[in-house]
Amino acid sequence: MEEIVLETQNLTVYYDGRPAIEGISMKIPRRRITAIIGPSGCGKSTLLRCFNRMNDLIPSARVTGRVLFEGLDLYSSDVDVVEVRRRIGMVFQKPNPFPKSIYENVAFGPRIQGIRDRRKLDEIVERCLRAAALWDEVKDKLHQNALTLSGGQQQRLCIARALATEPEVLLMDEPASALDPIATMKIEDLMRELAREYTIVIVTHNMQQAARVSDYTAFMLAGEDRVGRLIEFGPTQQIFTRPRDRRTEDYITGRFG
Ligand SMILES: Nc1ncnc2c1ncn2[C@@H]1O[C@H](COP(=O)(O)OP(=O)(O)OP(=O)(O)O)[C@@H](O)[C@H]1O
Repeated sequence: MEEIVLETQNLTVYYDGRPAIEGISMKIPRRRITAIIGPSGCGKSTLLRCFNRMNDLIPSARVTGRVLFEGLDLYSSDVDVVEVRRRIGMVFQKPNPFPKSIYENVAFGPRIQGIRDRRKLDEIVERCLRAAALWDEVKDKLHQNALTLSGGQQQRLCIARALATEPEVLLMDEPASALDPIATMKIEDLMRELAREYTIVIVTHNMQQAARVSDYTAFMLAGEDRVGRLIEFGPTQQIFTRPRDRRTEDYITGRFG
């Protein structure tokens, strides 16, 4: 049996009072990669954003049901949202490094946490850049502006930045969709490496990518009412070879979406 880190129970998210996703109940196992797939608009990003309360930043969004993180209800009123986002980091579709040096991008979170000691910061920066498989490429230019890096390097820097606050979970929303195939392959290799230590939840449009990197797959679909629902969740191998639901099969065989 897998150890569960995150769990949604009957989760519904509304924008302006209209449900975008409804009744989602699923469990995310620790140190595994879980992929969320489904056609455009079915609510993949909306679901992902619930896992670290990013929907709080959207004024029209309202959430009902529960999201449990190690048994703690993330939406209960006494939860420290800053701490939640430290423990559950996020990487976005478009690499978004700060217009600062490579070093400062990674040191940013630890500095905010109050770490000032230069040696300690040096150590964190090196450890995170190594973990993000970027160290060898940047070790001689740590004080160069991060925006001078290639797109793929910028994305790995964003992953290093996310790792610097010592999260347990990494949420990735289409992390490779703006990258070329080689940079994409590097990110996928990196994800497999990171899954030894971290729990990863990835939203992807790319079914081959989900099949290649993930251990578990969640398939979502919006019905005629345009409300997204979880159709099937299971081990990736099973979802891609023996889906239980006809709609999953239609999607993965390319009959729609
Ligand atoms: N900030 C918002 N305000 C209002 N509606 C929104 C907002 N964000 C998303 N939606 C709506 O919620 C639904 C789900 O959107 P979401 O972006 O979560 O889907 P998705 O599956 O991630 O799509 P894509 O694959 O195209 O990124 C869509 O109908 C979308 O228009």
